[in-house]
Amino acid sequence: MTLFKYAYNILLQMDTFAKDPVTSGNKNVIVTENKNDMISIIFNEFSKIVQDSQSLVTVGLSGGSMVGIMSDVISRLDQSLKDKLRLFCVDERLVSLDDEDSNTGAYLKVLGNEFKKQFVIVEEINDANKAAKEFEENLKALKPETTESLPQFDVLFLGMGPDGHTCSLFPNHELLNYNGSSWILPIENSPKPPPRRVTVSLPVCNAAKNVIFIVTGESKAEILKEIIADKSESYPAGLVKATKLKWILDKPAAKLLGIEAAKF
Ligand SMILES: O=C1O[C@H](COP(=O)(O)O)[C@@H](O)[C@H](O)[C@H]1O
Repeated sequence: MTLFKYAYNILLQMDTFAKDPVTSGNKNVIVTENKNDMISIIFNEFSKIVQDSQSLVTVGLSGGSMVGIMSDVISRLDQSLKDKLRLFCVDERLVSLDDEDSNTGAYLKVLGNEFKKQFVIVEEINDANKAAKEFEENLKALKPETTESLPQFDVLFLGMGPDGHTCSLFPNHELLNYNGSSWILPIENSPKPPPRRVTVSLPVCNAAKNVIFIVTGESKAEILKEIIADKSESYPAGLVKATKLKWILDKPAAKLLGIEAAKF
């Protein structure tokens, strides 16, 4: 890349980071032209949530393809905003932190170990019931606001798998019927490996103050259309009904929705 093009790209980034995008149609479904636009839109949404909070901000993060995107967003925040974050993975695979399947481990690899004190880490990896209890106690120690004994986390950034799963809530799995007051549920038979995991419950997703789905890739386009356009409730991601719910999508994921990409 020439020096001129490099400088031009930096200026372009500074420009998009300062503005809100112009979107067409449904304001809760934002299609992004490219990765830079996606990062800047998430950054703007996230900064507002963190700035508006007078206290610590509880942030749940999906793993998988979201790690690269959200690590980039988090690392761009001012230090004063970063310091307010209390982070946790909305679902965790029960493997050691240095295993390549660990969601938390994947974030720490990109963000650096200085973030370790801000992450809720699940140490138990052999017993899913014990791990769920440990995770829940650690989350309770953050003292999020609650409603009917469920936490109102400030924001959950959720991914969606090509089968429509979100967190470790898989299609047709019994955990989808859970309607109790436990925040974290164990799962021993995840259809996607590794099988032993812990996950926030569907009621916890729905009690969050903000839920922002971030979905990328053409393999998710058909199910996204069913969830967003046809309002299908056949997939776990389509069962999340938080009051403030947004979808931030790349163009391949949104290709069947007929929504124009946001412009700056
Ligand atoms: O197993 C998981 O998969 C989903 C989706 O991952 P993606 O790579 O298709 O985006 C992820 O949201 C979840 O946190 C993770 O544990």
